[in-house]
Amino acid sequence: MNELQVPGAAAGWRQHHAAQQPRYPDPQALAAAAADLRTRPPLVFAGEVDSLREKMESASQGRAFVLMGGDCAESFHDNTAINIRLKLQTILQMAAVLTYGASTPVVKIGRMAGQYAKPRSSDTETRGGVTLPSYRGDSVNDHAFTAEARVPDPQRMVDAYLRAGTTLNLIRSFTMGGYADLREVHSWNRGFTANPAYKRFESFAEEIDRAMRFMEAAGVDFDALRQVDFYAAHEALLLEYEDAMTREDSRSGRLYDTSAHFLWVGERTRGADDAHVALLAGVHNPVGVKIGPTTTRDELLALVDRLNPEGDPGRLSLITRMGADRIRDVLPQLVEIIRADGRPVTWITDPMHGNTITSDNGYKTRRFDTIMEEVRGFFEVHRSLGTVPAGIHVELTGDDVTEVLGGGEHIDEAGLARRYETLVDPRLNHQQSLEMAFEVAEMLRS
Ligand SMILES: O=C[C@H](O)[C@H](O)COP(=O)(O)O
Ligand SMILES: C=C(OP(=O)(O)O)C(=O)O
Ligand SMILES: [Mn+2]
Repeated sequence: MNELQVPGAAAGWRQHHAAQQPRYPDPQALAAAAADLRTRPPLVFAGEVDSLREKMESASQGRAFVLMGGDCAESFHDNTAINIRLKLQTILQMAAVLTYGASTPVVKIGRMAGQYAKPRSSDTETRGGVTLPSYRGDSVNDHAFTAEARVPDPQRMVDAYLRAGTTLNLIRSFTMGGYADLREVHSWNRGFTANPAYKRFESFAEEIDRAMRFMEAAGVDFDALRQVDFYAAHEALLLEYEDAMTREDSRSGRLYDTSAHFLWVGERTRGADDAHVALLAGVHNPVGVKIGPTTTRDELLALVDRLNPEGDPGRLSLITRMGADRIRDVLPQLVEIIRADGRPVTWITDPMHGNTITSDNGYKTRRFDTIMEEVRGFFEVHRSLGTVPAGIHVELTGDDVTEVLGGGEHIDEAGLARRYETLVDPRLNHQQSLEMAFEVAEMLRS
């Protein structure tokens, strides 16, 4: 890996329309930042990427379940040990519960270590009569509402790379060094269910307890379970960044986007003839596409043609974000189209992005119950069609923020003001994330 660096490796994308890209004032500064990135070591190794691809294949067949979660937008400011640890802890706790519910391994993937670029609905933001360019993620510009902060700075791509590297390093240290010990993770979950607000999950947690005691009695080597695989994913939005991180694997000669194990294309940039799809078509990573309720048959099949023409299992995930009120109407047709086509996909639900609302007091938020309703619809549709609901993709944080309404803590509109910290979309907090995991585990079991 990395001996042979290919400038503009999957460069075919440059001939295609590129949506949602920053307009850098200084093209030379952009070229310099991209050139700098090309000399930097890859963040992930192709062998790890291949192993994730195999796991995505297992998930597509019901032999594993995917849990993908993390911030809507990671920030440089929150690139701290405590923040990374709490997010990892939350995902590990969710994974333990889901593993029990699914009776299969859970593929753990963080929207972490690179989720720094954001597509926006509007190019500008207006506050108090002042209009400025929108915030597009810390790898592009600064969130502060000043003209200077909002100018895209290509050097931020290098900063994002360095922070992604330190995040991955800490994740690897934790997950290889014993922090993911199943006994420990289970004891954290016991702490969660001890809270009267989550009493309804107590008997489920007791079942897991019994299973743990059985494993112990049967002589399972828990020490051998102290290390877990944890993968990194982000939206492949910033084309210059992803291009600069694309390298040829010296073993196979294949191209990999080495900025993360898994990359996805968002709902706003998923045009089959557009640059983002062209970029991901050129790399061997497992990839995803977000699809919303307006997705047509032709769009869907064109995406499969571009991203998985040979129908390789594990290569392509379709991440559906339909909205709780539409999923039962819209998803069945799309599943049928894919089934008739025959090329396999891994179906994942994103129950967040189709369910965003503005509260009366002006916060961009989501309701916990609506989010869960979309997950329920996702399971119902796949179960009724005999296809596999292979995973969930959620926006979450390990912190005690108040961004999503409802859940066991009954966060209400006034409560949103208490700790609303997200830079873009509202995230489940630690407790809401666990609550979701227990509910999804029950769906998986039934
Ligand atoms: O995370 C997804 C999108 O970037 C986000 O929902 C866009 O938000 P906006 O509609 O506020 O631009
Ligand atoms: C931009 C996102 O989602 P979507 O493309 O589905 O709107 C996201 O996952 O943050
Ligand atoms: Mn988001």
